Amino acid sequence: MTRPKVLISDKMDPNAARIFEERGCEVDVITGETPEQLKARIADYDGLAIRSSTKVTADILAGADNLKVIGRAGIGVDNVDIPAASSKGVVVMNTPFGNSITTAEHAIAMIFALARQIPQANERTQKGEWPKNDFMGIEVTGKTLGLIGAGNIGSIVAARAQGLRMKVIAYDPFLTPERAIEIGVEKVDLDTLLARADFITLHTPLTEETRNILSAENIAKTKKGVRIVNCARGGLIDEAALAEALDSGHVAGAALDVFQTEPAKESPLFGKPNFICTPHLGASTTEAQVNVALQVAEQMADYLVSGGVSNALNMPSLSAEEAPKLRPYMKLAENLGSLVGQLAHGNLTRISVEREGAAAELSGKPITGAVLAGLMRQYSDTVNMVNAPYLAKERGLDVREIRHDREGAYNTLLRVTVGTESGERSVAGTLFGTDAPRLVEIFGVRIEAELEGHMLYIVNEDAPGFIGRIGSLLGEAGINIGTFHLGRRQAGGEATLLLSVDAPIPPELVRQACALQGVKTVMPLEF
Ligand SMILES: NC(=O)C1=CN([C@@H]2O[C@H](COP(=O)(O)OP(=O)(O)OC[C@H]3O[C@@H](n4cnc5c(N)ncnc54)[C@H](O)[C@@H]3O)[C@@H](O)[C@H]2O)C=CC1
Ligand SMILES: O=C(O)CCC(=O)C(=O)O
Repeated sequence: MTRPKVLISDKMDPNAARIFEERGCEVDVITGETPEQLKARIADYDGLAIRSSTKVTADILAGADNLKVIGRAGIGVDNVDIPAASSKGVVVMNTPFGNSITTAEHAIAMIFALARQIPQANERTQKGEWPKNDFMGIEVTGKTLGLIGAGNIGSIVAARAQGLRMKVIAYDPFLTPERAIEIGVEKVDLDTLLARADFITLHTPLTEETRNILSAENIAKTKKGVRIVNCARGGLIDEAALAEALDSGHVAGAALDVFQTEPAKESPLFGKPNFICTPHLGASTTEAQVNVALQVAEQMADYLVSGGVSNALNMPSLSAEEAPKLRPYMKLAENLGSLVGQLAHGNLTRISVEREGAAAELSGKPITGAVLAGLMRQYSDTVNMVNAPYLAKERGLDVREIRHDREGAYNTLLRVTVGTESGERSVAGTLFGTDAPRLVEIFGVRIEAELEGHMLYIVNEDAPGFIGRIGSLLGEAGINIGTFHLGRRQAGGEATLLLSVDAPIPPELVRQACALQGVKTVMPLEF
């Protein structure tokens, strides 16, 4: 088996490369390349491990024909074009917890640095000025800290700030009242936070809702003398408006670890006496970098080697333990999707994927993803279980997942039903033993078959002589029949025939089969 190839394209703790190698991947560490260089190289790799410097754009992804996974050793994935990765079928993962404590500690360090103007005092003291009378600080004890965003990092900041005897209030529309009580913060609306906080610290991702959340208008609503910290993402604050508010003295101090444009080589904030900053160092501790490097390499290797998915942003999680159990179902699901896709005529408007028996115990999302991949493979060669749900959504396909508790005739069963303008059509399959996928029903007719290679589906009048006629037709064309499966609802009605053959059936032969006496449908199939 060829080893998956991984490229580490940003500076990362060496533990990442070690883990990739131990887990059977080939790994190259090539950092500091231009986008053009990365684009020229990326086609060789199955995995790309990054921090924040590498920008994974749609342009780079266009050439990433073997890429299966992008792993971000860190939290924010705003340097990855996730929609482009999804439509290319590339899983994007991050490491949501490995650097949270470190980043929360950086925010706390910024709060202290602002309260006591430590960087400014340090600079002047080292110049030999001994400016003892110029730096009157404030205590943080008893002050109100306003958290904008109370997720992983925000809640750690809250805990540390409570230890410092600060009163913590939080604005986060997704924070439940129960969670607010659990982390000991008062949940407030944004205007209340702006009006009450002595310190404001930001801990949200950058989204359309959070962009410029500290706009000129909102900065004007803050308490006079507020101090502002941003260790989350540049773009959350209007930097020009903040510079004005620092000049006017409305904002007493600001500390930024992140900037709207990075690397920030210039800024309206630079040089202001009440402004301090760090160059996106929030996650830069030995501990955090070891954590995220180990975690990203473990997660990516899991996916590349055994199909386990954790912390993916564009597909559901799947544990490395569950992945091998799911594998035969994925094959079955993909084949059933492909079968209905090839057989159902007309415009598909809806699809349901039902799981029964042992299949009902497994995660539904990957199975549905595999059905959709099989279904849509006719329209696109690059479709897989990652991008199939997105493509289905783009096409307006209504996708349902149904899990049955009932005991059926089979220990385990998947049923795929598609809706077209001419009605519903359904196929079903099971596993023989633990891992042999088998079709068991096709459009209401019981028929057992392995879906593999070149096949021919025929519906004909159930009358004597037909099998001989089709056998002769194929034999005369030099096409060998591998397997032969028959099913019917009742004698004398319609019979369904599913043949596997050793070569593709040419269109002319399909036409000749259609012309045989009693034939209603002939469809060549490929699996
Ligand atoms: N400076 C650095 O080096 C680092 C920065 N970060 C950044 O810190 C930020 C927070 O990270 P985590 O706490 O791990 O994320 P998280 O996802 O655990 O928490 C984010 C919180 O923001 C809240 N939120 C979302 N939209 C909001 C809105 N419109 N208004 C208020 N709250 C909103 C969410 O409900 C969530 O609770 C991310 O942007 C991440 O990229 C993370 C690590 C290092
Ligand atoms: O990798 C880094 O240094 C940046 C970390 C970061 O911003 C994140 O994890 O969101």
